[in-house]
Amino acid sequence: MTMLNVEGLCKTFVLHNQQGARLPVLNQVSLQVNAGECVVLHGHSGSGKSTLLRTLYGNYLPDSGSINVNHHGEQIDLVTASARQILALRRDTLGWVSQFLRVIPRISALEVVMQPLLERGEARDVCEDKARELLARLNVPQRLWSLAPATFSGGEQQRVNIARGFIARSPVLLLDEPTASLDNKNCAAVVALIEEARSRGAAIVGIFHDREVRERVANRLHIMNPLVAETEA
Ligand SMILES: Nc1ncnc2c1ncn2[C@@H]1O[C@H](COP(=O)(O)OP(=O)(O)OP(=O)(O)O)[C@@H](O)[C@H]1O
Repeated sequence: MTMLNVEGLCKTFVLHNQQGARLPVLNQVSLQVNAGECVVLHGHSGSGKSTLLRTLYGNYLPDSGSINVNHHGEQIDLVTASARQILALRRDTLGWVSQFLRVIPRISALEVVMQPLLERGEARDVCEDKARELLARLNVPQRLWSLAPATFSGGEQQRVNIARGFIARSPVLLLDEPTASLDNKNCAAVVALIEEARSRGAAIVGIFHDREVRERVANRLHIMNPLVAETEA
């Protein structure tokens, strides 16, 4: 079953504060991801991997093209969707793990992790149990769970972020380098979460710079177009 169907996506950044310089980044990107499949975006630095991933989450509006997401069996085009539809998509269908945790003062790690599941209306004790299980699997020390992650180390914050991204078991998962800068043990824990998500039928798109991780999780690579960025006034 196709969960994500991207067709003819184009995106040019226009730098208004730099004489309107134009930076074409995505040129006619098409991509299909089925349930249970992990597609890894592959290309040199600056080839537009993060831009594509952010566009697939609706953070950037493309200049043209469509991004159809299977949302409860209905196709919704993220490019033309209303704000309300985008929020519903993100709540129920589209999960996202960014590289960095957005830290909110005074909100504990446990709360941060539980949030996506609470938003779906799950009972609080169920959410809390799942959050505890994930934090333990990701080796976040228990003494930190009730503290706000602002003072956590980079790796600890990253693992809180990963737990938050996986707790809702989203049907479509977008992963922006979730294993970057993790040690071997934690990297293996994240790879195991990705493999489990794939087996339960999640459609995954990710960026993984580590070759070993990439080879382990990828069903196939999506090679970014070697688009030579032209800057013109
Ligand atoms: N918000 C933005 N505004 C303007 N230009 C941007 C923006 N985001 C990215 N770019 C430009 O788009 C190009 C692609 O960047 P992107 O971060 O998508 O590449 P990448 O393939 O993810 O690179 P890396 O592997 O180094 O993380 C770069 O030339 C970058 O300067």
